Amino acid sequence: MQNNSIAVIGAGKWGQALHFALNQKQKCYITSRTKRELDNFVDLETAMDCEYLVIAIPAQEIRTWLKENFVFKGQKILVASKGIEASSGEFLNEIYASFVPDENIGFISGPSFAAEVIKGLPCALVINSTSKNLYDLFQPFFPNFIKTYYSKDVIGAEIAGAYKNVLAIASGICEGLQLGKNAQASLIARGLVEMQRFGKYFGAKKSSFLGLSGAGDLFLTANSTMSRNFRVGLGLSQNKKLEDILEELGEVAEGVKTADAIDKLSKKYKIYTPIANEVKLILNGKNPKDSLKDLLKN
Ligand SMILES: NC(=O)C1=CN([C@@H]2O[C@H](COP(=O)(O)OP(=O)(O)OC[C@H]3O[C@@H](n4cnc5c(N)ncnc54)[C@H](OP(=O)(O)O)[C@@H]3O)[C@@H](O)[C@H]2O)C=CC1
Ligand SMILES: O=C(CO)COP(=O)(O)O
Repeated sequence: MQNNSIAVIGAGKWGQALHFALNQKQKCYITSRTKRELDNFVDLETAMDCEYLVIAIPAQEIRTWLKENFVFKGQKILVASKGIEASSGEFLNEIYASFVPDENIGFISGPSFAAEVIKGLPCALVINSTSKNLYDLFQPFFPNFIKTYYSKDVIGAEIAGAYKNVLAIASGICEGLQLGKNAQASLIARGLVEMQRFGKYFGAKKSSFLGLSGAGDLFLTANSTMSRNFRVGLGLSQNKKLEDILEELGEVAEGVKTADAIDKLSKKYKIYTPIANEVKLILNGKNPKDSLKDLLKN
């Protein structure tokens, strides 16, 4: 293993933005399934030999990707994905646990549109890991325009980052239906309560939902057309077909599959998640106006 070297795996929007950021202080490699003309682009084998890895591939692809490609050699890893596996309802930390020991892995959370990070605009992120040492090791790689915080609430950060994508879809629908700012603020506020309730069931801390990982990322994505998930919601409000919306998007909108995962988990464990459940129904063809009526009735 090449000591003190760092690589980003996945050269999508977020991978490229993280690569730009991490390349400021020292050379950072990047690799991806599709070869690209990027500075320091290397093959997967070279990247995998780095001591520090940042993995930015969609949540639904991670299990297969790990099985087919990953060899643990003691690397320290940051997971940049935000989603819950729909097929199993498993959280990413549970999937990674079969491949990497807890003390070698952390999860990035917080409000961070790739399009702004790649311009070097300021932002604040949380690195969530059971190991403070892992945070201390990764922190020096981050440039001055990214302020980092440490939290050990891995499950809280994961749920907040995944859930806000579903709520961003709901908010996009609300915007598209022109229901007004009062309705949208109510939806976002009730969404925050809902994701905290869901998180509590799995042992997440309330403070994660009130800080950058929860409210911070929710307020960002649920209020902006820069969010892919929000744009999915706008498309649904116009009665566009989901497959057409996703094709037009051309990038991942994690909320679509995460809505399935939340629906599955909330039914299994009897957790009250009305907004996520309606999003799942809309994604499956329910008329958004009927959903809103059902959500708003007393
Ligand atoms: N964009 C953003 O602002 C932010 C995104 N995130 C999260 O980061 C994750 C990635 O998002 P983002 O980069 O924006 O998405 P994109 O759709 O832009 O890119 C996805 C990346 O994943 C790779 N990929 C897709 N499927 C596979 C697979 N089966 N095996 C290997 N690689 C695969 C693609 O590789 P290739 O192109 O080489 O084929 C591509 O590099 C998501 O979970 C997202 O929620 C988190 C914070 C901010
Ligand atoms: O997670 C994000 C910003 O923090 C990006 O959100 P979208 O995937 O909805 O664009």
